[in-house]
Amino acid sequence: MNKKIIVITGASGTGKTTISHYLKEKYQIPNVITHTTRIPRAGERNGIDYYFETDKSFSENHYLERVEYSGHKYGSSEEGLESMWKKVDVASIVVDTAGAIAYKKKYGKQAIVIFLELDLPNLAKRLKKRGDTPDRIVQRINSEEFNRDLKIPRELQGKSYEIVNKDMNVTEMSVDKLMQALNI
Ligand SMILES: Nc1nc2c(ncn2[C@@H]2O[C@H](COP(=O)(O)OP(=O)(O)O)[C@@H](O)[C@H]2O)c(=O)[nH]1
Ligand SMILES: Nc1ncnc2c1ncn2[C@@H]1O[C@H](COP(=O)(O)OP(=O)(O)O)[C@@H](O)[C@H]1O
Repeated sequence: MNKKIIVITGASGTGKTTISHYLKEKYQIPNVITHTTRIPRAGERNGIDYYFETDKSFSENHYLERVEYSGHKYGSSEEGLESMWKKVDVASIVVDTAGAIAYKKKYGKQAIVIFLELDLPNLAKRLKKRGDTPDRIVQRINSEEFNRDLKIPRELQGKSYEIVNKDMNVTEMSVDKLMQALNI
C-alpha cells in the first residue's frame, strides 16, 4: 500500500495549519478537510478551512474519529481520506493528539505523525497575533485539551516526528528532510 497520510498535531497555535499549507504549496499535498461546530475565524471559509456545522448537521455525519476540543466538536470522516487517496498518494490532516493517536492506530505505518511544539508564552503571542479574541485565547489556554497537547502523549512517543516550531526556516528544513526520507 503506497498511500500515506501525514497527520499534523500539537496544541493550538503551534503551526499545524501553517505546515499543512507549506505541504500543499511545496509538495502539492492536499489537506483532508474536517468538520467542526466552532464559529469560523475571520477569513476562514466553509469547505476550505473546515466544514462548519451546526450541532444538528454535525451529528448527522459518520466519523472515523471525533473529539471535543475547548468546548467545540470536531470530526474527520473516513470518506474524506478515501476520496483523497483516489486522487493522490499522499494527503495531510490537522487533528488534536487524540485524533493523531486514532489515525496511527488505524493506519499504522501509512500514518506519518508530525508533532509540533512551542513554549506557552510564545503560543499565547501567536494566538493573539493571529487575531483570536482575548476571551477565546483564555478559554483555549485553560482547556484541558490544549494543556494535554502541549506535550507529546505516551502513545505517540517514538512514533512521531517532533518539531519545535520556533523559527519557520528551521521548521521548513525539518519538514523537507522528512519528505526526502519518505521519498515524497
Ligand atoms: N481529532 C480531531 N481533531 C481535530 C479535527 N479537526 C480539527 N481538529 C483539532 O481541533 C483543535 C482545535 O482546532 P481549531 O479550533 O481550528 O484551533 P487551532 O488549533 O487553534 O487552529 C486543533 O488541535 C485541531 O487540530 C478532527 O476532525 N479530529
Ligand atoms: N515558525 C513560526 N514563526 C512565527 N509565527 C508562526 C510560525 N508558525 C506559525 N506561525 C503563526 O502562528 C499562528 C498560529 O499558527 P497556525 O498555523 O494557525 O497554528 P495551529 O493551526 O496549530 O493553531 C499563525 O498566525 C501563524 O502564521
